[in-house]
Amino acid sequence: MWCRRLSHLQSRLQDLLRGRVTCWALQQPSFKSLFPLAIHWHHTASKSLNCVWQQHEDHFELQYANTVMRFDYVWLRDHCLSASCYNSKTHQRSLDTASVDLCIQPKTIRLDETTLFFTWPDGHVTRYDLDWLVKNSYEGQKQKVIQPRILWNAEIYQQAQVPSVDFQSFLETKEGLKNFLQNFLLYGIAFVENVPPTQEHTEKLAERISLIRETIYGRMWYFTSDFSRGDTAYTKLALDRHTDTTYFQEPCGIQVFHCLKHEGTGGRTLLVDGFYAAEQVLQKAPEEFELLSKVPLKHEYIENVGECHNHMIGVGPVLNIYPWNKELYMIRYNNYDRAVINTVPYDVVHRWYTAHRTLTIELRKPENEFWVKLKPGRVLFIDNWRVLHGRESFTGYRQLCGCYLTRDDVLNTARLLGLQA
Ligand SMILES: C[N+](C)(C)CCCC[C@H](N)C(=O)O
Ligand SMILES: O=C(O)CCC(=O)C(=O)O
Ligand SMILES: [Fe+2]
Repeated sequence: MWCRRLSHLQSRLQDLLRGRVTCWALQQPSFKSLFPLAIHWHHTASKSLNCVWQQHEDHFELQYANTVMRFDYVWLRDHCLSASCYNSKTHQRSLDTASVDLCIQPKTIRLDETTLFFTWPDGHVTRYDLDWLVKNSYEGQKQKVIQPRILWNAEIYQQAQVPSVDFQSFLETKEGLKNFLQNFLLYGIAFVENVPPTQEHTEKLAERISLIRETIYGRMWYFTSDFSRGDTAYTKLALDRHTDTTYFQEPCGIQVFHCLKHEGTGGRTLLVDGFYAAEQVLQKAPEEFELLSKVPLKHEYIENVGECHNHMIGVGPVLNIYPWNKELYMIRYNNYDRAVINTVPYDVVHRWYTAHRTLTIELRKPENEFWVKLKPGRVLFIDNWRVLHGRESFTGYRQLCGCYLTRDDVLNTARLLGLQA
């Protein structure tokens, strides 16, 4: 009965939105129509406020700014921004959520201008600005992109002519840093030029945008083809496209490379936008994309070379998406380090291999490969949650230094500069 009534109301609301029913509010005594109500905006003369709301038994329904939103009453009580519930100096909740009656319902609801007032059974009043509700509702968030990006193949990236940032301006100016971060966030790779070819200067760069993430490879690392560590990276062999540290529960967010020396041939760096490839899979085979985002896999690093003894295991799907808006935020792709698959039934595993093949085909398309020769003075930052890297085999002496960065701290710097991250 309740469900029927609700769906009836929903369809009426949809009719209303399409302009089919004009006097619905009059027919429903419990429904309050508040339009047309003129309000004044700062930048325009006037605009009519189209806001319709209804108090249901177990939730509050609001239609505003072309969005139909539903709010749970406990949620509405929990997010109260009044002085006794929320400390606006620390931006922290003071209210003890566990003290809220799970069956709470507002005694009264009223709208004044653009503020909704909820009066609770104990007399406490919670006020919400309509725009705040739109921005913070599930329905509002669902339509929002967390991280705007430009997906690229080699041609798109080269045609974009993304400017590199100069060492000096990166270190000394806010604009230099901001431009760099903006490009890095959009493309998942960015270069700094004219960096003195030393580990110390590379470290300075890294510290300008983030905290260095110390790992089993050290804080700043320095490597050459001496097999000092039990990994192919420490050889002259080619490395197919991959992301690093897939065997960590949280793979490193950013990788910094600075080639300090190369006397020999080959050794070019390969970069592939994993999100561009994943997007192709989503378009061509959505069910395969879904499988890659659901099947958890293990990656593993086992090392027993010299004094180095390590055994790392990380678990997670190849494609990691936010459940509410399906936005991709991390790709874990390293066929060298993928561990035995023993957590997936045989019929699923076969479909997973098919999906993995589809993704691999996209990742390997020559038009998606961006090749670059790293040179002393040119530092490359790679979003290791998005862009895969690899390298060509090489001859001669080659020395690379770099580090990993903590992702949270890069994003923190970006947000403080006013960027969406
Ligand atoms: C960058 N550095 C040389 C320090 C480490 C290389 C780690 C290589 C490893 N197979 C992985 O992909 O995670
Ligand atoms: O040698 C290179 O250019 C990169 C090797 C690599 O993949 C790594 O160190 O993570
Ligand atoms: Fe790598």
